[in-house]
Amino acid sequence: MKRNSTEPIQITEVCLRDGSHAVAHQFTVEQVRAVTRALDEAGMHYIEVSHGDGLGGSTLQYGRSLVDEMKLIEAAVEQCSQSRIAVLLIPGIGTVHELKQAHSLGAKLVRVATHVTEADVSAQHIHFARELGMEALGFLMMAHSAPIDVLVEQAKLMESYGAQAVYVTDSAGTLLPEEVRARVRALRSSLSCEIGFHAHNNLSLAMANTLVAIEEGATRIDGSVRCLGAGAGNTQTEALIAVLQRMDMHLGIDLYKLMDLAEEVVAPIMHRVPEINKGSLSMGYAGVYSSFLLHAERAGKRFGIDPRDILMELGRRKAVGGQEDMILDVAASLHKNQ
Ligand SMILES: C[C@H](O)CC(=O)C(=O)O
Ligand SMILES: [Mn+2]
Repeated sequence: MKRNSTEPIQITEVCLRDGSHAVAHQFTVEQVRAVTRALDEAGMHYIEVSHGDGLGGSTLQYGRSLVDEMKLIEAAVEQCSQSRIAVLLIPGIGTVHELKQAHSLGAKLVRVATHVTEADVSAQHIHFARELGMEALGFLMMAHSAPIDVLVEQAKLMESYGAQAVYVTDSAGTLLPEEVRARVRALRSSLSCEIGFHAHNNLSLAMANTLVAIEEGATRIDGSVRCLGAGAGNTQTEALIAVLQRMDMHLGIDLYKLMDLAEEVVAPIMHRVPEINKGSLSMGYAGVYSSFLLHAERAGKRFGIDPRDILMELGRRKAVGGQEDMILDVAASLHKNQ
């Protein structure tokens, strides 16, 4: 592959954060320890640990965590001799208070995540992280839902606040390869900082889209071991490492160790296998935030509605992250109109 960047590729493993959605935020300290230890031994660059909705996400609205995420972050940091621990923060859900605490426990990087049109709310958190000496990256969620010129304008804002990379985040797993290409290319030509890419596999395009993003110059790449992420999961990390090695890109991550971790450590802790099924496929098709899946299934059960109808309606209403309460509203109104 001819890459449009000479910067090294850095992988962020997200199974302990995005995968938190898939286990209804029920990770235990022992599970986080075991996964982090194995990832560190494999040479993973960054390991993200937080509630699925980022720091401070443990609420009735988003789902209560079994264990306080600060305990999980602390446990993960203790296991690392080479990997760096990252956290996710959505301004308004998490605050600088939680960020300071995560930093004091040893988190080295924060991804400040906003809806693709709301980058302005990230200024305070990016500035604060940089003052703490953390790496601070911007994460533009639901990147399919804004025109490319808006994505570029919003990414430039994050860069102006001090973000060292900005991600195209395909939260709904709905982008097609050429749509990823156009987005990463536009950011590459307008920004000086690194570009990242985060995929969801709802349309079975996570790997293809990730390769296109890398080709266009994205250097911060996300994956989840065994696809442990929201919806149908993310780009499968161990498969990505194998594919990149086949392309002669060697990132210093041990493939055998990742394979062992996937089968022996991650598979046994999965409550359900993230797969392309009617729920996740509907999200990819309708452009719905992947973390809505379990909420829509629960609402469907409660109101006797097919979760696909709820997801399609959420897509029509262009629901964004943070509007989890709308899932119940939609289910209730579909029930009423039955
Ligand atoms: C809070 C979301 O789960 C962040 C993310 O991983 C995405 O938008 O995708
Ligand atoms: Mn995600």
